Amino acid sequence: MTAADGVTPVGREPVGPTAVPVPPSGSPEPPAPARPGAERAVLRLARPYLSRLLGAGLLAAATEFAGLALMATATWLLMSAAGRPPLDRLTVAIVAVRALAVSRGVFRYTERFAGHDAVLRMITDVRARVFATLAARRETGRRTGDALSRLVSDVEAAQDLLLRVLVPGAAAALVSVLAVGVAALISPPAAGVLALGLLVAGVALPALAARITRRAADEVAPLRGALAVDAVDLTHGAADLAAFGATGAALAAADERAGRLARLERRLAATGFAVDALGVLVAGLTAAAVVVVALRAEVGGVLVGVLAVGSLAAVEVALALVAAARQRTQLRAGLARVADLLTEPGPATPPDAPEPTVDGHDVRFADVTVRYRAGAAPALAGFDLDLPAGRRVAVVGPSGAGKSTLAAVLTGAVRPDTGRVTAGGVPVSEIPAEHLPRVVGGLLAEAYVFHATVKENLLLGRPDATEADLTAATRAAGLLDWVREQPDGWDTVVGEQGGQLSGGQRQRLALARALLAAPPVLVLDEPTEGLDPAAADAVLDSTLAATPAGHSVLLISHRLSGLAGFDEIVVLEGGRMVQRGRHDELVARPGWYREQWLRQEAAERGYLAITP
Ligand SMILES: Nc1ncnc2c1ncn2[C@@H]1O[C@H](COP(=O)(O)OP(=O)(O)OP(=O)(O)O)[C@@H](O)[C@H]1O
Repeated sequence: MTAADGVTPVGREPVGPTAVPVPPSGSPEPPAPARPGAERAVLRLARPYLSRLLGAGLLAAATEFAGLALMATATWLLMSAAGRPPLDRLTVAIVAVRALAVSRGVFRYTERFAGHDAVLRMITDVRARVFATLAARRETGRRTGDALSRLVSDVEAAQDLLLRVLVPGAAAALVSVLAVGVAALISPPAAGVLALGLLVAGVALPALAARITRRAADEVAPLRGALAVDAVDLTHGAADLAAFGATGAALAAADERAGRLARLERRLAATGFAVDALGVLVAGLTAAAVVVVALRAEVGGVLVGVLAVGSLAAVEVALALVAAARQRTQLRAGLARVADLLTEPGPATPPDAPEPTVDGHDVRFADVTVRYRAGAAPALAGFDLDLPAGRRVAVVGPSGAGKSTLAAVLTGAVRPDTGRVTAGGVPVSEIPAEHLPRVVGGLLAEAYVFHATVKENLLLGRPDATEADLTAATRAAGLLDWVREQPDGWDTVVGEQGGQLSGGQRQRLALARALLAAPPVLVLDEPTEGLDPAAADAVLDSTLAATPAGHSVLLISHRLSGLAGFDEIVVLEGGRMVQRGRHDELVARPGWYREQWLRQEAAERGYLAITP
């Protein structure tokens, strides 16, 4: 098999000698280092399909062997025919050439079929496992978005390991051994020389190619990653760079990096092609040496020709191991990441465990501590709170106090390090992800608005919502007038990440979606962010009015206005609860709440409020 007709999964381009995996655009992280045992962890999932893979390997070997035998038989036929023997002496060879030519195609087709069948089945398992791990992870400490964006390319690394490394590699090794065996039947000394050539082509050159590719991956991949980040920064940050007069410097830095990358890639490509040229040289030298040794051993002329052509073909088959070695090295980082996910402890609740019975929707935080990084101060420390059904609690506090962390813990996005958060008596982490939104949900920090219509964005909250429901929710969120002003109304497309909306409109749309979902425990993380004080007060009032009686509300807010109607206000500072009570109690007491309230009133209303 030549490198050119190596197994290339459907729809993918063959990779050049020094190609390295490209980190996804915008990923600032360097490639993951190789991880011992990563291949084994991935291959363990291939076990159920072992017989199919073995079949694919044997068929690949049969394809290569048929090709080799075809070359050898055709050579014998041509050389023998030159002596004009009677036709019946050639009949078997003629039939064999035809049979080998046809069978090669049949073997190749069935090998591809069997290999892809096994690998696509295995990949389905890998994807399912990776998705399950990511879904169970739920915490935001490591950006799950990155993991997801890599999912496709990394999982393909598992596919390539089998289809582009193991199957062709095993076939090349098997055919090399067979070729030496057949050559030994003709001339043992010539077989010895062939074995030597095959060792150079199938062991030494692949090791060299792997070393070069590893260097390429180690040096080129971080540079490509940095360049991808440059591209994202230069496009997304173009306006800010221009505003600070920094465009030229940023372009120059990116240019310099691109130049360095180009020089490095040229050098590595040249070395890679040198290895390929070495492979051709080894094939030629092996064939020449086999001829010399066979002639010395007084092998007949026709058979010497067969040995020469057969040796060339056999070395070419062994050179497939160079491509396999390169491929294997390129897959290291992706395989390491997939293996990390595959070997992560499974979800706390096994998928077939009976669904816990959520009894009502009283929420309780008991001694909850969250630490994002080992050794760092906790974002939430020993936090206790009862939120019985129907109660309205506001959580306020300075920036970085842990307010959003509290919301994230309640919605299951962050798992507490210690302590428990229960809803309806069941720990939030044990409520299945698809059931949790029916208990707890709402508007979280930086809510995502999809590149879709207003209506489609809203229906995410409640797919069966009627037009009356949409109207009520958008009215409460203060977006209805805007929707009615749009020529396309509900069908107005909001752009990528809601880019065609103002910040305030985006927030109102996300709020309306949360109101439509109407979970019994509604979490609202800064629902009036980006609105002016008057609009913020009006939206908060209408939002609370639109929340059904009996539903609880946990409001996270940096504004203290509009909290007079809340059953309890909790002040967080440094992850700890420092004050709690109703608005009128808190403004009467010295402390953060009173100070902040007076300051906000003065700033928003334009006078200094001296009495509550
Ligand atoms: N994903 C994260 N990884 C690491 N640290 C985090 C993460 N999210 C929050 N933190 C840290 O946890 C602490 C609490 O953050 P949190 O977002 O909960 O505060 P907040 O009160 O909501 O702040 P703000 O009012 O500014 O939104 C901060 O010190 C913050 O730096």
